[in-house]
Amino acid sequence: MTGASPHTSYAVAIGSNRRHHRHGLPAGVVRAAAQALAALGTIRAVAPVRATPALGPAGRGFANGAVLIDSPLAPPALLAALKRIERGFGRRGGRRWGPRVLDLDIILWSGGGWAEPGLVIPHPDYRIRDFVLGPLAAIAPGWRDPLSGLTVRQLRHRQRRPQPCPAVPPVDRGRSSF
Ligand SMILES: Nc1ncnc2c1ncn2[C@@H]1O[C@H](COP(=O)(O)OP(=O)(O)OP(=O)(O)O)[C@@H](O)[C@H]1O
Ligand SMILES: Nc1nc2c(c(=O)[nH]1)N=C(CO)CN2
Repeated sequence: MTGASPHTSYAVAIGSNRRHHRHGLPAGVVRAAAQALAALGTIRAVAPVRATPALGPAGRGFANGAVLIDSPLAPPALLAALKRIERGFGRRGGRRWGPRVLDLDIILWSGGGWAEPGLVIPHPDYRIRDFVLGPLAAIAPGWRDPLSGLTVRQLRHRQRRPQPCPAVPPVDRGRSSF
């Protein structure tokens, strides 16, 4: 044992819905953030940036992306580093779900789950967010969610499927009288 930290893999989601004085439009912010993440480890894959309609009260539409990164940082250290990068892009507090120049979330970790105040992995809401699942499906379709056992691809298909109307009971074909 050399004492070096083992490298682990993370999926990190990137979002922006404000311009940046240097990086320009939100899509430019997302690309620049993906490059900034290289300071934290080895980038294995970068998803194409997508324009997505804002979910919630954030107003303007977003640019969203995602990267896979191998990093020696443990989850709390990675989160602290992501917050430093957000601040470096000019993010200052702001209300939850408000407009932001940069949002970096840890979505998945090769170590499985992590839960403490202020850090939950997998990210609690990613399974129902197409703006996360879309970019993630482009770079890690086979990554299995440790809670549900479903792959990212399966979660995305499930999330995009029209939901059955709960008021209409399913037809029981076996008992049909005609
Ligand atoms: N997996 C995670 N990745 C990033 N932040 C997390 C995670 N789990 C918990 N948090 C915490 O969530 C806090 C709020 O994050 P943030 O301000 O980015 O929320 P938000 O983007 O408005 O909403 P959401 O997290 O639902 O996308 C962060 O300060 C962080 O401590
Ligand atoms: N399309 C989209 N909508 C959002 C996003 C985001 O990244 N993309 N982030 C939010 C707060 O984290 C709230 N709403």
